[in-house]
Amino acid sequence: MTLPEDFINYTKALTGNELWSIISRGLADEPPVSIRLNPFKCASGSPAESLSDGKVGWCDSGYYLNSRPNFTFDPLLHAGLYYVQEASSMFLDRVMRQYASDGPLTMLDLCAAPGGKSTVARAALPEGSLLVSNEPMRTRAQILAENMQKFGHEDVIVTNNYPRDFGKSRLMFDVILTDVPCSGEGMFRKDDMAISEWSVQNVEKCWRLQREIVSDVWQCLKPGGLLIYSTCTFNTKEDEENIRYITEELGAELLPVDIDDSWKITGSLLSGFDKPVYRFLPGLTRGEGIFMAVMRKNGERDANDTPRKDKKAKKDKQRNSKKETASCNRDWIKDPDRFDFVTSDNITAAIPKAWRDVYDAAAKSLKILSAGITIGESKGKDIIPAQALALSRALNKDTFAQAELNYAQAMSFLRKEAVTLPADTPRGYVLVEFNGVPLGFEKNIGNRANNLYPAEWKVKSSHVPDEYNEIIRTK
Ligand SMILES: C[S@@+](CC[C@H](N)C(=O)[O-])C[C@H]1O[C@@H](n2cnc3c(N)ncnc32)[C@H](O)[C@@H]1O
Repeated sequence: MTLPEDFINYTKALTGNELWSIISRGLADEPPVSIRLNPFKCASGSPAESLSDGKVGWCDSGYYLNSRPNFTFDPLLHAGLYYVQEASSMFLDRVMRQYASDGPLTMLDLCAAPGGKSTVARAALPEGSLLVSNEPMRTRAQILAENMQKFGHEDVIVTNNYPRDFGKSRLMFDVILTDVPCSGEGMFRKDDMAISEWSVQNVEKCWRLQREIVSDVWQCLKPGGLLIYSTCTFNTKEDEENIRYITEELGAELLPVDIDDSWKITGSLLSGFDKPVYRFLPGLTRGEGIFMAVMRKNGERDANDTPRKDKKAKKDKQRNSKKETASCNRDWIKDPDRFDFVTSDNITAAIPKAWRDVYDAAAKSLKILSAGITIGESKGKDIIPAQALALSRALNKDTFAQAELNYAQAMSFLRKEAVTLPADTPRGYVLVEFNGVPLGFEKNIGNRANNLYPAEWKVKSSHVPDEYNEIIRTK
């Protein structure tokens, strides 16, 4: 790996020779491999023994692996039982369990694709909380929606907007995460593009854009609310100097996070700025290079700032009278009374009643890609169950016929090939599973079955291993 000369000089000047030699050695090493289990689908799971290489210190559901298996060939990855994520990014879990554990809360993850930190956040948020997961770039937003559907938690809205759109939406959040686009120095060993695109001019461009992003969304953070700012870069312009701008110009206080010395997380590199900020350096910390800081916005939290039951009950009544719930099998999900069933363009979604007001406000001014649980699409009298339903933790499995697939069949299903079901499988929609875990739906029409796996999600690899290589154990 050849690092840009300007980057070396700049970083060496910041860190000093000793730390720089650790970082440069770290950047030349193989990156550690890690995964995070989905607590809603795999609470008592663990990595396969042959791969296991210890736990990530700052995240209970994070594990290191001793090598990089071919994740694409594991049906359980596609079913959302775990997420492949570099370990440093899992520090968000630590931050949220310390500062965002009292709920319910509303949270916005503003720059969220492909969804790694959104899935950390969704796992850490108190039950009943809502996560709005946003990405402005259209194609990346689709990938985000896919990953959030695989994660399978119903209290999520995925949007495709720029930060200024949130400013106009008048939505307010208790927690905002800005994992801003950056010059990517911390990803050099994983991503050659980050090296080729790095330049002093790009660092300048990045810190300005990052300030603009935070400023645009600042009005959406409630007084007393939490801003979590992160980058995957080392330089102080995009890190400490932006934090100084946010605290001094926008009005926020930096908060310390409890850390363990053995994790070797370092602090501020900016002289004269001795504040609690957290930097993960390759070669020192076991993960990629990231920077994170946690701030509380000035002002008091409004103690009455919870949804008012009386107002909500009245609205529920009005909505029910509109017969919104018409065309859908409510019993496809568990506890259907918790949800409003909303149909738009023939697609029905179950929206948790608890945050229906936020959904309505968001629908007026934002581009929503998915919200709650997408239940299915009506075609004539038929309702085709959605992939998101198959992967939702709220799926009521017992309302569908089920068929267990072997490994070869499961991979064929994920490649959107025809998979023949056992002769005694009932006709109609069938939930197909691997190791008892839902993968999606087929429509069994007797002599054959139509594979309903989304074409955009299909596994493209032409080669598939003959044997299943277990990456995680589910129990
Ligand atoms: C560091 S990545 C986010 C990674 C993500 N949080 C995760 O953990 O998977 C930054 C994201 O910001 C998005 N982005 C680019 N320009 C943006 C802008 N003007 N406002 C907000 N986000 C932007 C990028 O497309 C990218 O997906």
